[in-house]
Amino acid sequence: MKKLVIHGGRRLSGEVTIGGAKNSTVALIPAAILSEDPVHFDGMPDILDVYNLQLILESMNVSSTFQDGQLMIDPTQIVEAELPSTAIKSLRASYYFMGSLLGRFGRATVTFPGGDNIGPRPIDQHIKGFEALGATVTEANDTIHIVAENGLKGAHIFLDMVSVGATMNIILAAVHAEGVTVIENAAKEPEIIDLATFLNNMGAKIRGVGTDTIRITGVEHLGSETTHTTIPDRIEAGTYLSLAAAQGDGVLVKNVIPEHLEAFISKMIEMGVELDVREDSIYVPKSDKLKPITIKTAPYPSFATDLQQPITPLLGTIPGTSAIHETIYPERTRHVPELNKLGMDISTEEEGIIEINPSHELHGTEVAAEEIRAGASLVIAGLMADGVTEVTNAEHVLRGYDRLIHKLTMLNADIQIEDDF
Ligand SMILES: CC(=O)N[C@H]1[C@@H](OP(=O)(O)OP(=O)(O)OC[C@H]2O[C@@H](n3ccc(=O)[nH]c3=O)[C@H](O)[C@@H]2O)O[C@H](CO)[C@@H](O)[C@@H]1O
Ligand SMILES: C=C(OP(=O)(O)O)C(=O)O
Repeated sequence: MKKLVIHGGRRLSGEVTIGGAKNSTVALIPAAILSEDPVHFDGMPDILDVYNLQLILESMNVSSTFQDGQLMIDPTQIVEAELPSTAIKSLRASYYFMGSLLGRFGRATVTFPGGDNIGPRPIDQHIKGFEALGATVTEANDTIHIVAENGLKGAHIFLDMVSVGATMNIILAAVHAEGVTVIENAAKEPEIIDLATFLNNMGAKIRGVGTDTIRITGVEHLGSETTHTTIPDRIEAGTYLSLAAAQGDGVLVKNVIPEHLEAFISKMIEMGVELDVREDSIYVPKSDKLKPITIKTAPYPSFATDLQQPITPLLGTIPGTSAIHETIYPERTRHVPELNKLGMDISTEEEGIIEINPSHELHGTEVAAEEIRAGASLVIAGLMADGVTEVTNAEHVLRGYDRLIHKLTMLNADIQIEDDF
């Protein structure tokens, strides 16, 4: 295991460039096995999730190389194989191999995915989608078997709740299904548009992404020699915007699509951060005299659940009580006791309601990153705190934050990574 060691209290300034979106990347890599040609990606983030997905590809005889954001995947020699359960368990999004293997071979056997503990994360809507397409799904020994004996047939699927994963998984399975599949109440996240753009450029017929009705007309072949550039990570961007407002003396966050962050940006402006939103970057000046706000997380385009923890240390600098209503994962509060150890004053008396009171002084201590965004909030609080903060379980953070140490160091932070025995 690794830990992050932060000597906090330094003011941050300069520029940071956002990497490719983790939540696109982790769908694009499984999607690559649907191609009949080698696939090239650009702007891929250097995160642990990518390396674990490469291990899963390798087990299927799919070779890949990854350097400087360029990822090449060659699925031309793919074979059906048992997938490595340690890698599958290391991230949530390994469940996209259910959809892509089903699309490619008409069957898939995948261990239940792992990933961060942020409360219950059922996949009933994914399964409902596969079944609607004509597959039989059975579960045994922590493994899901999905078989479409008579091939996949287009279907009309109404999702009971808006799910990013189910929307993407159904798209992956349906691109080769016979006929038309319609997904109603689909998720509208930008990462879904990114996945559909990649697949459409290979010959898929996916229409309506970004709205709540997606229509997929099955095609027989997918493949292309063009390079797909991943969209910037809006959650990483929001994390640096929060950090800059809390501890910065002027930070320019580059490679951002501001339209993907509208709910987040409007909340920052509402609290009084004088953001300068440019075409593909956002400047955050030194911020003071901020006002408390209330936030409600909900599916895109509303405020993202993945940004509620990163914004929390900033809310603690404001005189007055701010509140977050976490509607997607009401139990996603594992950062709260750890932030309180650093001196924050946060309460969660009612499930799903997080109240942040002003914290007077933060002091470094040892805290544990229980999940990726909890870890991000601890890194931000550690950079604000006096003294030394050690964030253990750093893998949770590194699985989704591109070149974290380098980027923070360039902003004048004092942060190292060490082995934690
Ligand atoms: C790899 C990836 O993209 N991860 C993101 C994705 O996760 P993920 O795709 O797993 O999250 P979903 O959008 O599916 O989940 C949304 C809500 O629906 C519920 N649900 C979902 C599927 C299902 O079959 N049954 C069910 O009840 C979930 O418990 C949750 O309450 O969206 C989440 C919500 O924006 C983000 O926090 C994650 O960062
Ligand atoms: C919960 C998250 O990711 P995952 O779905 O990969 O666990 C996240 O990115 O905040």
